[in-house]
Parts: sequence; C-alpha cells; structure tokens
Amino acid sequence: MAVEQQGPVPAQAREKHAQLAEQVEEHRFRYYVKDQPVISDAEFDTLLRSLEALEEDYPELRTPDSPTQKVAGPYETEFTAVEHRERMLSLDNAFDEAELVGWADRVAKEVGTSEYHFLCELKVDGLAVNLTYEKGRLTRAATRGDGRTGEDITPNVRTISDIPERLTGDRVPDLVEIRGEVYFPMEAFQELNARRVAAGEQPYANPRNSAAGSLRQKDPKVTATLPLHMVVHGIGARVGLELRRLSEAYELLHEWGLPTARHNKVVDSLDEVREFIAYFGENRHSVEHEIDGVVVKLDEIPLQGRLGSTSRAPRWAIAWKYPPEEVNTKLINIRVGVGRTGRVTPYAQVEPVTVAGSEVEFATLHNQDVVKLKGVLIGDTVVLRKAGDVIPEILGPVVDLRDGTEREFVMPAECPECGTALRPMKEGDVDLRCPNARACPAQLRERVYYLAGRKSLDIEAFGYVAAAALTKPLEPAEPPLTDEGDLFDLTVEQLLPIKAYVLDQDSGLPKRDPKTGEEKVVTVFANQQGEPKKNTLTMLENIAAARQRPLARIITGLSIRHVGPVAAEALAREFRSIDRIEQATEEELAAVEGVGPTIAASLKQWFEEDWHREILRKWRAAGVRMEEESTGEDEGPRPLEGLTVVVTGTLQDFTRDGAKEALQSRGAKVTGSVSKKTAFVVVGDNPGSKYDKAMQLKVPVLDEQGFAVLLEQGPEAARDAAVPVAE
Ligand SMILES: NC(=O)c1ccc[n+]([C@@H]2O[C@H](COP(=O)([O-])OP(=O)(O)OC[C@H]3O[C@@H](n4cnc5c(N)ncnc54)[C@H](O)[C@@H]3O)[C@@H](O)[C@H]2O)c1
Ligand SMILES: [Zn+2]
Repeated sequence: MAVEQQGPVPAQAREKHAQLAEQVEEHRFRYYVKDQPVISDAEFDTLLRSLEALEEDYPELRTPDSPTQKVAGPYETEFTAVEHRERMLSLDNAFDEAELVGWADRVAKEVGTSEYHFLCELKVDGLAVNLTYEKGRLTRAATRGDGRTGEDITPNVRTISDIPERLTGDRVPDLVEIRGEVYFPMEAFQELNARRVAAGEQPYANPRNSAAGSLRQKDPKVTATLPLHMVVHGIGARVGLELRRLSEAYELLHEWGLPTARHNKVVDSLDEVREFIAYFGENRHSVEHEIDGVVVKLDEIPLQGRLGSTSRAPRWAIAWKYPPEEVNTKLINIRVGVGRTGRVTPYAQVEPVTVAGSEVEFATLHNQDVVKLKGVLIGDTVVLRKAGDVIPEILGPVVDLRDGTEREFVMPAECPECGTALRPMKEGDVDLRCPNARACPAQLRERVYYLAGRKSLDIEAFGYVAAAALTKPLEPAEPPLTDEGDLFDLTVEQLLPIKAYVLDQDSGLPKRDPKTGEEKVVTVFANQQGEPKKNTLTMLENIAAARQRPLARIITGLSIRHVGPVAAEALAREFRSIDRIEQATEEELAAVEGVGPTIAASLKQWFEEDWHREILRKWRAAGVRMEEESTGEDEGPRPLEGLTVVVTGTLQDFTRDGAKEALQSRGAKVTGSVSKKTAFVVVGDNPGSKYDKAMQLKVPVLDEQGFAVLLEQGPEAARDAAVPVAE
C-alpha cells in the first residue's frame, strides 16, 4: 500500500519535529556562539538527519525557518554584525556510497554537458571565515554566522600570520571575498588547555572549539598569542575578476599569497573521487591539520552557477564525512596502572563507546600532571579521541554539563597491587613508581608478558592471561613464577591446577561475565578432564624453543630500564655475551653507539641486584643463550679483536655504517667517543672534535688510506700508516 503523501501531519509528528528542531537550534547555539558544544558532531549530525527524515515523510514540516533549511542562527553576539556580499553556505553531506552516487547523478543530469570535472578537497575541521580584500588590502574578516550576516572579527584575524594583510602579484581585483577555514593544530591543543586550566579558565573540549574560541576573543591580543592557521577553500563575491575553474582560482589565490590547500586534486570520474576519498581515509593523519572528510566540488565555475544552491548549501558540492574519531562519553573513574618498570600511570575508565570501529573502555592519561592540566574531573562528560591505531586519549571535559557531583582525581600514595608506597625514582621525576620491583604482582605480570611478547622471546600461546595466571593465580597460593627466573623450568604438572582471573590487558582488571556480572575465573591450562589444553603444550614447547632466541632478544626480555630492542641489539653486537656486558665498565657501556650514559647507568644498577643475577644463573642452567652464537661461515678471522676504533667525518668509499660493519666483522669494537683506550681514530672529511681529542690524547689517526691498511693488513701496518702527530 502506498504511503499517504498529502494528508494532515499527525500531531505526534509535529511535536516530534518541534522538539528536534529546538534541540538542533540549541546545539548550534552552543557550538557557534559559546564554542562549547555538549554533544559530539556525530550526535549532532544524527539529530539533524532525523529532522530531515521527518520532513521527507511530511514535507509540510519543511518550512523556511526549519533548521534544515538554514545555515545556522541568526545569533545576537558581542561582535558587530556584518553582511557578507555573497552568502556563505554550509554543505550537504554524503554519509555513504549511495548518497555520493545520488549527488553525482544529479550533477550529471542538471549540468547540461559532459565536459566537467570534479575538484576533490580535504574537509578541514575548523571554523569558516570570510576575508574581504579591497584593492588588495584586507578590510574585513567575519565568521559565517547565519550565512548572510556574520560577526566582525577583523582585528583577531589580522593576528593570524598565514593571512596576508595585502595581496601581491598580478590580477589583484578591486574586490574579492576569500573563504577559508581557521584551525588550531592538535599538537598545540594540549598546551593551550594546560595554560587555560592554570589561569583558572575553562578548558576546551577539542581543537575545533579552541580555534573558534581563540578567534572569537573580545581582545585580539589574546588571539595573537595563539597558533591559529588558515586554509583557503572558496571564493565569494568579486569585482573585476573573471574565473572559469575553481582549481585555477586557487592557483591565482596562491600567487597572491593566500594559504591555499596542498592536497586538492582535479579528477574526471567518480572512480577517481573514490580513490581520493579512500587515500585520505587511510592517510588522514599525514595531513598537517585535522580533517573530517572530503569535499567534492564541480570545478567549472559557470556550471556551478547552473546548478545553483538551496537556502542551506550549494548543489554543486558535497561533503563526504569520514567516521568520527571523537566521541563524547562519561569519565567513570580514573584508575592507576603499574607498568613493567614500576611506573604508575593514571588512565581513564569511561562508559564504553564505539569509536573508529572498536569499543573503547579505557584511555591513557599519562601521569598525574596531565590529568590536572587537561582539567578533567571524575564524573565529567569528556571528549575521547581515537585516531587510527593510536591508544585512545581524553581531549578535554564538556564543562557545561557539570552538575557539581564531579570530583578531582587524587593520585594514590600506594601501589594499587602491592600496597608499597609510591615515589619518584629520581629527584625531579614526574612519574611515580612502585619500588617493589621483584614481588609487585603487577610489575612481574607485565614483565613476564613482555618477555613472552613480540619484542622479546615471541612465545606462541603465551599471552596476558597466561602471564597473570603464572604470576598471581587464585589457586594454588604459591605462584609458579615469583620472578622470571623459573620460566624455563615450568612443568606441565605445575600448570594443571592453576585457576586465575581472566585479566583485561588494557586495565589489568578481571574481565566479567556479561550475563552474571561476575569476575571470570578459569582453569587456565587444563581442560575439563584435567588434562593439559592443546595451547598449554604449545606454550611449553615454545618456551623451550625460546631459549635459543638471539642474544639481543634475551637482553630485551630482562626489562632493564631504558634497554629496548634497539639498545639490546647494540649491546649484543658489541659485547656478544651477557657476561661481557656485566663486566664492562660504565664508560665502556656508555661509549657504545646506541647505548649512551643513561642506559649504561641503568645496566650497572640492574646487575647490582642479587635477584637479577639469580635470574641469569637460573636461565643459564636451563640452557638459555647467554652468548651470541658465532655465525660460522661468514665469520672470517678476527684480526682486529680487542681493538677499539672511532670513526669520524665523511669517508669517500664507506658510509658510516659500512665502515662500522667492516671493523666489527673483523672483531673490532666501534665506539662513539675517543679515550686513551681507543686504538685508532679513522678520520674522513670534516671531522669534528673527535679529531682534536685524538690529537690531544695522541691516539693514532688514520685517513682513508690508513683505514684501508688497517682493514687489509692489520693494526701493526696501520700504526705505521698513521698520520704523524705533531710533537
Ligand atoms: N556538536 C554540536 O553540538 C554541533 C552543533 C552544530 C554543528 N556541529 C558540527 O558542525 C558541522 C556542521 O556545520 P556546517 O554547517 O559548517 O557543515 P559542515 O561542516 O558539514 O560543512 C560546511 C563547512 O565545511 C567547511 N569546510 C571545510 N573544508 C572545506 C572545503 N574544502 N570546502 C568547503 N567547505 C569546507 C566550511 O566552513 C563550510 O562552511 C558538522 O560537523 C556538525 O556536526 C556540531
Ligand atoms: Zn606494586
């Protein structure tokens, strides 16, 4: 049966419409005038869409003053109202493929020719401004307002360094309106909020609001202190200027000194438009500003005129929106987690939300100072951002939604897992740590998990749940691992009786059964018959195999502070055994390229602990690799064994790494600083202070020829070939 088209609008629909319209108006006011929206853009878009859908069903409701028919406003604000010479419109959105195709079909039908192009632009997430240039001079700048009348923000806009006061070059017309987007860089956003909180002002919820708030300051001196930028994305009224293509207009604008976009692209087909959309969907964060979509425009300006505009948006353009990366949610609590090296970090627990395709329940907050500087309170509605694969973060609070029940976060004084008093490890450290490194269950669990993980031993079937079960089971009372020492001695008999919580990796908290709400407890390694699970056997086999991982991976797995995979690689290459690393002096360690003083000190400290050395003793007994295996075939004689060599300046025949490689393969040690123990300093062009130091210490200096002698004939001959030192 056909749907009734013309009948009277039911009272219910009318009421619903009025309600939605009022909500849309209110949110626009909060967004455009107060710069403090209380819902996310995606939520707002949904509201507007519901209103449009209702008007689809009951076209009678689509009156000229419906919010769907307007850009926004009008608003009375503190700024002087100014008329735009040509209207500033919004954009229609395409949220899916069908809407994009629908738009393109309409264009094809109405444009009256097959000779046209699409101009693809990035949709910048900021606020729209209109710049009026008269005889090449900036005479006025205004916000979009209701599209006809905006706010006069000329003095504020003059403080933005991207925006020229005067247009330079040819063909500068008598009058031109330039449209663009002002934005606030994401990197500077955190800093701005920190400053505002420190000054007792309200933090902004996201960078877009901070751009709007910064620009719409009563005092332009405040605006001047803020790093605002602009990108041009359109052109309004003009006198004395003929334009045929928008893309060409941008080139002209660029010549005049205006900040035009770098990524625009003119294409012939919708397929190429799709490619552009897909490309920037993947590479959203390689762009210098935040983008929330792509705008596709008809490039031919006379044809744009043929298509015209509605009261709200041009028909010759459409905005493709990417999935939102920002959502609003409730900050339920701020908890602290304990990391592998004892660092205690606050993190946000939020009401679960879906963003960028995954459900998010936790977000990082870095440290207690960051919590303060962000100005977030427990109980706040917050803006949560998840950009690509990056860990979700809290941008800022929605201050207008506070009801007084919110409370400040207080950093706990004790470790949440072992109760030890927290403290900074060094004076001046912001981070607090749990000093109970050996027995703190959190630290041990994280260390074991890291040891079994990708960067270290890469043990298959050994994940977070296993790490937790082995270090702090519910049963038996005594865990199989009290530190990493017994990892390679685990037996299947030890594992079978273990019962443990299923821990969530992000929070370290037990997962709950969604039905009963109870914490999940499982027999981790045994099946219902009490036999080892298949995974358990795989894990044990893989643990045994992991004993022969390369030395660098074994070193990485020790969780020595500051010693990540790169430093471990350098240490393994240089010393080739754990014993030699232990015996090395702090200076020797520090001299290794890629190591340096901080890591050297940390290594020394690590080896001082009895229980650390005990781990190594047990591992050695279990057959874990403690030395770099000699690689046999490619291992030639080692004529330079025991020599320490420094390379400085640019060599003709070798890259720096090549020279290093040549020395190391012959057994020499290559270091970064010259000392009395240095056997040779190899000097290329433009050597620096190392050359002077060599002279000072009378270390033999080799030029490139001397270097060749060293490699080919050994140290004796090289000493004769050394550059003579002036006495
Ligand atoms: N959270 C809230 O409460 C709330 C309230 C109102 C509006 N909003 C948000 O504001 C936006 C809607 O506002 P809108 O009417 O400005 O629509 P829009 O953002 O969908 O599109 C129009 C605007 O896009 C900008 N733009 C950016 N790059 C452009 C380019 N390359 N070419 C042309 N224009 C470009 C222009 O300023 C233009 O005015 C939506 O994202 C909406 O979610 C949010
Ligand atoms: Zn602890």
